[in-house]
Amino acid sequence: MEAAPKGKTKAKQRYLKRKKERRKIKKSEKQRSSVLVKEQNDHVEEFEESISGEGEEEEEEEEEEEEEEEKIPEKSEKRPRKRPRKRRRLSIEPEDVEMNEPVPLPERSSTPLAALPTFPLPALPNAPSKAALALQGLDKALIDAEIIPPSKTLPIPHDGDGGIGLSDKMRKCLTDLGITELFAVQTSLLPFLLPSDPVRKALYQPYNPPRDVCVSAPTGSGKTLAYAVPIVEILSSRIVTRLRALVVLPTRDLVVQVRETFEAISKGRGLKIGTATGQHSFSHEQAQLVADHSTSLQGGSSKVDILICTPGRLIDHLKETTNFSLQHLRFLVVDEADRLLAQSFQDWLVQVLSATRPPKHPLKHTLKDLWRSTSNPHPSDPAPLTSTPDALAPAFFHLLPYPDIPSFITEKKEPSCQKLLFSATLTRDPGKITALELRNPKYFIVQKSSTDEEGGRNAILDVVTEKFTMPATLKEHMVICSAYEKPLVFFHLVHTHNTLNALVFTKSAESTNRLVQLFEFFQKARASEARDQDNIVVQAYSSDLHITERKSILESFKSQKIHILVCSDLISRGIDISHVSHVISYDSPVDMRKYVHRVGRTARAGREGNAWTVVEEQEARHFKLMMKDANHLSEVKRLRIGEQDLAPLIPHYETALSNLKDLYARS
Ligand SMILES: Nc1ncnc2c1ncn2[C@@H]1O[C@H](COP(=O)(O)OP(=O)(O)OP(=O)(O)O)[C@@H](O)[C@H]1O
Repeated sequence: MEAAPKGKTKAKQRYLKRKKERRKIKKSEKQRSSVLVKEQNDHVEEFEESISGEGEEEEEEEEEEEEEEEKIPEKSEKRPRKRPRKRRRLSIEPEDVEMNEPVPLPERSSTPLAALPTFPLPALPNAPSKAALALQGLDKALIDAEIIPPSKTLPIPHDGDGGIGLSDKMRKCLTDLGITELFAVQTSLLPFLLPSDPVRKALYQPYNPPRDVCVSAPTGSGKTLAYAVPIVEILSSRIVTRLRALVVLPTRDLVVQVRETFEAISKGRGLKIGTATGQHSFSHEQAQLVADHSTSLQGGSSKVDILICTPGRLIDHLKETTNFSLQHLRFLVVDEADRLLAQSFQDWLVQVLSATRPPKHPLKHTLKDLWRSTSNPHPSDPAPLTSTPDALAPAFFHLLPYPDIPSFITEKKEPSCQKLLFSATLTRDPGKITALELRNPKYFIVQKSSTDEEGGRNAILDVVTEKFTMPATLKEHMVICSAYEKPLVFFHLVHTHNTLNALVFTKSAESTNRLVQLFEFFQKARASEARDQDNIVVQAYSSDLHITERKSILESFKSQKIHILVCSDLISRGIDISHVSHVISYDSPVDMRKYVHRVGRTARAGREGNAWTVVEEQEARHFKLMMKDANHLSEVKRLRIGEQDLAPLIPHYETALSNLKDLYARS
């Protein structure tokens, strides 16, 4: 044992030893922290040292005190009691500084010591933006939408798929059609629908079915190819013909047009394309669609791989055509989705969706049933084994007449049908979207907006609030005039602005015929005086005409034998005639959706186009308000046509008007 230093008790020694250790630890900690905050703490350290120096002195003094205190009991009581010295305050107060040697006060560092915890001052969080607030409560899928800028294009590579998933055959087909680059909507849709993983391209995906898709993209932006190309690419791997793609469209004219697109891009693929519109007799269509009508087949029978149809005729076939089955569908396309979803015709959507799903409670078979049905069949027995099990889609396997023993057959499988919805004016009605029973839907929105998060939110908000995007190459004007001046304004626009290749929209088939007749009388009256005759051909196009007549009129308009086509909203949607340079809304559209689709017949695929809307004075307020609500009023410039411009046309107009009256009086 170490000898105790003279004059100190053991307790005192222990105390001093611990004190030394504490000092050592303190010093080493100080050194460590001083490396980190050396610069900041220069002054502070000085200060601390000065303090700690004093502290040491103090400690020594304290030690002496303690020593003395310990000695007290040993010494005589007579000795006068020393007054304990006052403890020095550790904190420095102004008097201390004055009284003692001047100690420089440490400069306050603006940054807090690193070693000390910092507590942020309470602050109000930033208020969420208007767009963020408006998106609250919206469908998550819509909020997660992919926003595609309209200017985004992608060249189609000469070799390889270039990450787009296009086969050599498809690339050749597109090049032959003059398509060298993909438009914005196609740049995102194609890689999504044609993933590089072959499993994701399979015709059946019963355990991991594909996600459904909703697309909102402006008119003329190439939505048809955005779905037609992936359908053709994926179905080309099929061996047996089954109905695997169903495209539903609102009008017969669109069915004809979309069929042409499919035929153009599926050359050499062996895919069979059919249509059902009611243009031909029902039995004729049945013969075109189904191969075997005689026996009822569990998996159906189909002569076509792709069927393009209107909803009415589709329902007729679902109800009445034997072996017409939708169980093998890989794609269900609803083009012009908002218009079709607004049609409740025979509950077409409910019926179509239910035809793609297997029945929930199939007939269960037991081994006993099976034995009986094969050895001694009874009419009430489940279908015998000899029916055509090979034709069933995987999701329908549990309908097979096998015993109900857990196996691959009875395992739950999903239908592989992928729903694809398209429109330039996609519906915001959540009820209608819910009715589609979408599976983990992915939204694609082609919209002009900034690429940051706020821009994306605004783009989604525009879809929700029906602020539709127009083609960038479209110029829009409105002409406000009296009801009497309307035909004059129309004649003026045609003659003064050299308006050929124009589509003119009226409110009804009757207005269409009337305007065409008036224009013809006007032209006759004018021709009788004018030396240079402008041979402008105007034609009415309405639902009154037979489909074959309509088809031939459209052909003549496409080949520019007809210069002006006057129609109702029958062809305001979807119709693609590339050379239409002007759209005149002779009767102003009643809602924004109609306006978007009408004006969208021009300025397609990046071409220039003009849209003029003739607005009667009493309708002007409504029209402007409609534009304002859609955030679009500033885009529609006012075109002023003065009385002096119309005056020369009045005599011929009066003649035409009286001729028209006579005609109506006679009929
Ligand atoms: N990548 C492309 N390159 C060149 N032209 C294209 C391309 N994609 C599509 N087109 C052409 O653009 C035109 C418009 O395409 P489409 O009819 O598919 O437009 P849309 O978006 O469906 O319009 P709407 O909403 O009016 O129906 C068509 O003539 C089509 O052939």
